[in-house]
Amino acid sequence: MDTEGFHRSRCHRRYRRQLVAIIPFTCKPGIPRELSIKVGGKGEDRRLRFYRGQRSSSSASIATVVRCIATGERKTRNAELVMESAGAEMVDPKSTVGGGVQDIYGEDRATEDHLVAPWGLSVASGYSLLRDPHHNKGLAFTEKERDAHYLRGLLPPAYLSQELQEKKLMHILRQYQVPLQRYMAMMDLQERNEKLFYKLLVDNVEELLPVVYTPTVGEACQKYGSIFRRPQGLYISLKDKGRIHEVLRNWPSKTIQVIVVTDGERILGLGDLGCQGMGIPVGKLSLYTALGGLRPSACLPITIDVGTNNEKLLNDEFYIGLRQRRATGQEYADLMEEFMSAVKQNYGEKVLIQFEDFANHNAFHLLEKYSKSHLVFNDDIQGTASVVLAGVVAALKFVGGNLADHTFLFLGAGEAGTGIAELIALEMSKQTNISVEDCRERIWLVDSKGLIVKSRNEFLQTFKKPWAHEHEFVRDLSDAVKVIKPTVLIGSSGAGRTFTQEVIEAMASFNEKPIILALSNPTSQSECTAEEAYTWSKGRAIFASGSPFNPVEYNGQTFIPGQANNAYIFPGFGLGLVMSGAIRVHDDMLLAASEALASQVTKENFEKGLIYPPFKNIRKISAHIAAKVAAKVYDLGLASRLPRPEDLVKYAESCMYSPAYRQYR
Ligand SMILES: NC(=O)C1=CN([C@@H]2O[C@H](COP(=O)(O)OP(=O)(O)OC[C@H]3O[C@@H](n4cnc5c(N)ncnc54)[C@H](OP(=O)(O)O)[C@@H]3O)[C@@H](O)[C@H]2O)C=CC1
Ligand SMILES: CC(=O)C(=O)O
Ligand SMILES: [Mg+2]
Repeated sequence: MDTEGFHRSRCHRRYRRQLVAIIPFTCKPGIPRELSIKVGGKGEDRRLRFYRGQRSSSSASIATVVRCIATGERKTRNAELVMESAGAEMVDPKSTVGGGVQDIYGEDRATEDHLVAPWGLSVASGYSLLRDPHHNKGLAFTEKERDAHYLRGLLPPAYLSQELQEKKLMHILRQYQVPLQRYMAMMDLQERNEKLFYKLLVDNVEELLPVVYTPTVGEACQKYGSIFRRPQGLYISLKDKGRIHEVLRNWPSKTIQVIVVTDGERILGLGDLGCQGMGIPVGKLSLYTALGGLRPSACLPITIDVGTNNEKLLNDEFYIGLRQRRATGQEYADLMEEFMSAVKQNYGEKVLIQFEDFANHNAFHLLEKYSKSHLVFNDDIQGTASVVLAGVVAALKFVGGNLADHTFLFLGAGEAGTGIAELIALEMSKQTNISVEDCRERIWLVDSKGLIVKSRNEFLQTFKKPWAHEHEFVRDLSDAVKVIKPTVLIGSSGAGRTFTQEVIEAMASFNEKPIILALSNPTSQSECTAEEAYTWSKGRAIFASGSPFNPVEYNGQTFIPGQANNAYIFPGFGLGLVMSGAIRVHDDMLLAASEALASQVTKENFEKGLIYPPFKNIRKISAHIAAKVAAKVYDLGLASRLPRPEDLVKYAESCMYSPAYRQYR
């Protein structure tokens, strides 16, 4: 094929794409790599300059260069190629150095202290396609695709549809007895074949949610250093101060819609896991795609590493993060400020930044500060509030009474506890026209020191002060339960087994149907188990927990415990923001999401003991949540995507990513 023919061919288009992908690895930022090419017999010398992450204007010539590099040719009928720049020379294709394998990277001939360029020159021969997780289909490539994409011989002859691949993988996963093995198998799949990973997750959501999310993700984060294989997500550490913008540019996808970011200081109820908290943004974003339908390439998991105060990790030889104690004060604030500005600069106003598992001494402040300038959402404060309010409202539909007729007691007065309390007070105020301040009087919180009361005011953190009521101080939860007599008891302490038999029996002694929510994650930190809640309340508790529990048999009746987890809310909530082009988050959007979720709970669900709809319908639920949230965004004048679609549910569904394989040309 001559050069012209090559330019017109499909191969040219593929080679060109491939080179654009290669450039980021081969050029230093701002430093061009030059390739000279002599085209045709006229000896016309054309120099191509490639900058990091940029396309050359002369794509036609790129195609020729790439073909030559790929085939090892220095000369073709129409082109003579000269590569300039250290570490990127052409090699003799007949060279036997490096075990007889052609070493176009120059690595095999370099001594150990000789710097080599990390070339990744594998022109779309088909081999790279099989190793590209976004496009790989494994044995589901058709005969036609195998021909068109140079896959002949690289795959065994059999064809396996995506459905059959799914069946096979589910069978393998079910054979692993250890949850962490399932987690690792799922992460490997995500790295190998993204569409199949999401197909499994979407079709088997109830079975696989506990694998990629709580509780197993908690164990994965604790052992992240040991199980670490290929990096996922983007790591930004104190070492990157002054160049976070540049670090963000290293991420391959440029069209980001949602970022989930953590600094690893409060990973579930497991405390400070430093850089190993990365499992959380990775897991949350996989739910954004599977449950909310956001494209995987639009999702960016980030861990900000400012050190860790976890001694065990600091002394762990496999720890993957900075080996220093946490930066605080101005140093921390400066890094976060640089990060937030760089995100806006790189991805614009409308990228959603979800703060996840920050410790409360940073979380409230970051949310307050950046909600004025960015599209930010704190899942632990706001998402949890929305999901718990939905569960309570759904329960009250069947138990009776309005929010204002009930008394709430929380164990745990941090992000989750005060976030939920505030949203309940807001909704109660809207329902009754009573001021939010007065509504707060019906809500009580206990922290690690005891009941939050006025006499403690001087020493309380700011976010606890609104909950300091006039009352005598009570030290223990069980005593607080006995004097406050709550109808709803909510655990948000991160402290496992704190809802003792005495506490639950007390709840059951003055409530026909005590509502008991043990929100803390993972399972080891749950305030009580489902079995304890049902048994100690003699089958009368309405129970839900943050991490899943199996159904419980009590007195010949089967109770199915629901999962009160923000995973019900954030994927649909995020989709609603993205599809309307929201520029700010508003509390009314959280209320809208909550209402949408509560409206999905049926009498049939409730009769089984559920105050949330089953997760297996989550995509439909998310579409409803997204539609309600987007409607609120439009109503509040905070939408930038106009005109407003007529049917928002349909529109939300049409925006959702499908994990089905595509046919390739
Ligand atoms: N199900 C879900 O969707 C969600 C669940 N969670 C879970 O909730 C838990 C708490 O998260 P978050 O609010 O962000 O954490 P925070 O650290 O912000 O708050 C924890 C609160 O619990 C209190 N506390 C800790 N130990 C005890 C104890 N033994 N007795 C009484 N109170 C105690 C703390 O008291 P003090 O202030 O005195 O230190 C603090 O008020 C975590 O396990 C997390 O996994 C969080 C978000 C969503
Ligand atoms: C679910 C969640 O966000 C948490 O436990 O932190
Ligand atoms: Mg969280």
